[in-house]
Amino acid sequence: MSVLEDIVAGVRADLAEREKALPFDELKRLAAKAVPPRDAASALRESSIGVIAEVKRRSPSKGELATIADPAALAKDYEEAGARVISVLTEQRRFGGSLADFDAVRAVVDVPLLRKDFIVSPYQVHEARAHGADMVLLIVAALEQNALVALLDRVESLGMTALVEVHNTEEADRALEAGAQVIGINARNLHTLEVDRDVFGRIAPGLPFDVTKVAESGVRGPGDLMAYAGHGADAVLVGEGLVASGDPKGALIKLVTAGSHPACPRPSR
Ligand SMILES: O=P(O)(O)OC[C@@H](O)[C@@H](O)c1c[nH]c2ccccc12
Repeated sequence: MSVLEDIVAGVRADLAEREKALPFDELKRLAAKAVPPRDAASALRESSIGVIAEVKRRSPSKGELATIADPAALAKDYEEAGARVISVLTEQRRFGGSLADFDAVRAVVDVPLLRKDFIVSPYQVHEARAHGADMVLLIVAALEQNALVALLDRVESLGMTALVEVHNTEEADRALEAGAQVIGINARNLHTLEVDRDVFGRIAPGLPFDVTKVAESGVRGPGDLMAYAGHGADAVLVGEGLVASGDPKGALIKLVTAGSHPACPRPSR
């Protein structure tokens, strides 16, 4: 079993428990009553490169990244430092995240929020909405094409934005075929966990110019952000480089400053 398959199996088992505790129909009613979604797609499509800052406790590749005693305080720092969107990991077993972390963050920030998880069922999409999510991650490698199409439609029908994650050109073609407007190119291969920062430069130039392009993973500092900007990124998604820095707010300010510096390449739209 690859790492991805193993994670998805755990996610499905945890999901079955939640489905027992709260029936889908009730969850749908809660989602319909939630505060309307913020426009995450527009937040990522400004004239300078944006940063999606991630609340990330652990990762399967590195183990414990940081002790985040107060995810809300971290998110507040991210917002003050200029994050365009904040990503909150909710996968429990391998990333140490939770919907409780998500709720804590939602309660204190106004920027759009991304629910970062392994979404395989419509239940999780309505669940994200019920918790106030504005954006949801859909990982192409974890989904059959018909499931990807159905989940993307579901995300959009609830007024949220899907961040559709790919790692190679075949997956990028599937994302486009499904109608993805915002594509995340993950430098990390979720089957092997290896990071290859050149993946973005290989895939992004082949995407339509009006698709929003997010470079995910492996951003260590302004140099990596500038390199991704040079290859046409609209935004970068950063976790470890912030949480493990010892000064997440300071590290994010450096990235945001670099992204809006006149020398930094701008998104072409
Ligand atoms: O911590 P990093 O290397 O900055 O990576 C952040 C983000 O890209 C990574 O957490 C991620 C990208 N795709 C995912 C899918 C599931 C879980 C996590 C991820």
